[in-house]
Amino acid sequence: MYHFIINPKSQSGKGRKIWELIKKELDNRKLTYEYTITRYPHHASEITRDLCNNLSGILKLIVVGGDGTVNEVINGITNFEQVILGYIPSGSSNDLGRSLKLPKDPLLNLETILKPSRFRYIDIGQLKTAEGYEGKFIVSSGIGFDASICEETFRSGIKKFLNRYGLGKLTYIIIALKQLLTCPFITAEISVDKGPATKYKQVLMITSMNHKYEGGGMMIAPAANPFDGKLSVCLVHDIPKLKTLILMPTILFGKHTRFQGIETFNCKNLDIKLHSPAYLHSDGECPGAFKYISLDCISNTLRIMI
Ligand SMILES: Nc1ncnc2c1ncn2[C@@H]1O[C@H](COP(=O)(O)OP(=O)(O)OP(=O)(O)O)[C@@H](O)[C@H]1O
Repeated sequence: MYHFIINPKSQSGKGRKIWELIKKELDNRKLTYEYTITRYPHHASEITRDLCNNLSGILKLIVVGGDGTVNEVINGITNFEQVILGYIPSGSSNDLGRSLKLPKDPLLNLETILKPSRFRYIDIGQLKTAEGYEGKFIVSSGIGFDASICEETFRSGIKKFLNRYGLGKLTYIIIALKQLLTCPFITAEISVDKGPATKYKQVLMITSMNHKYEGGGMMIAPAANPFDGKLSVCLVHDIPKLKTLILMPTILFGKHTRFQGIETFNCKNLDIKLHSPAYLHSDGECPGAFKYISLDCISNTLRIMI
């Protein structure tokens, strides 16, 4: 049995249109399925939790939404060994779909889900803060600059407005430029894989990537691999903001990593102590500002149909 979870509001209503297309196809083929349409933020987590708590066999869960909806779903899964995930991207960023090289055509994607060539286990990230926030992420979790962009995007409502005109990606560019000017540098002590902490005084961002892309196609971590049991960290520090602005286009192609002040490394665990709270994002959703953050890669956790 397939259960579809649909976020009708993803990409300002595109989710609903894609679902109508898929539903028609499922009905034409006389396939048996169930579905739930989300009605409010975090509803996808509640739906998933309810489904998991009433399971007798394997649940084939198909998400129609953006990265934020997948994030809610993985945070609702209580028994990973009984769930197989399918994903039909309908969001504005679609970084997960891009990284997994999923077909852009939803019907083609549905075809793969109905007849998957394989099931693969992928890694997911786990984050905990000393302030009490806990969550899982599938694409990335960042602290500082990228999280401030997410926070402002969510608060301003500009994404919703621009999505209406098919200009969702422009949102990130406009807000990124503003945040680059206004977002403060952070002082951070970072310990990798439980090793000794290193202090950095002028940190712009610390981003832990499970997949290569975030922010709608920015190749933050060209070396990220969701099957290797590791997070790929991009640490940007001690770079003048003007230089960062000049370097920004190189992120599109993952060429930023060759410049001084941009460190990338892979690890299983990252412990971060900040001298003042900074915004954190988890798959583009911003739960708040924190000072003590711990990130882990949980390897081979989620079975997906690709
Ligand atoms: N019925 C609903 N009404 C309003 N908001 C909803 C509803 N269902 C889900 N949401 C919220 O919509 C937000 C955005 O969803 P999602 O991330 O899937 O789409 P997106 O932002 O267009 O895509 P992406 O994350 O790929 O940029 C999520 O924070 C989710 O909580």
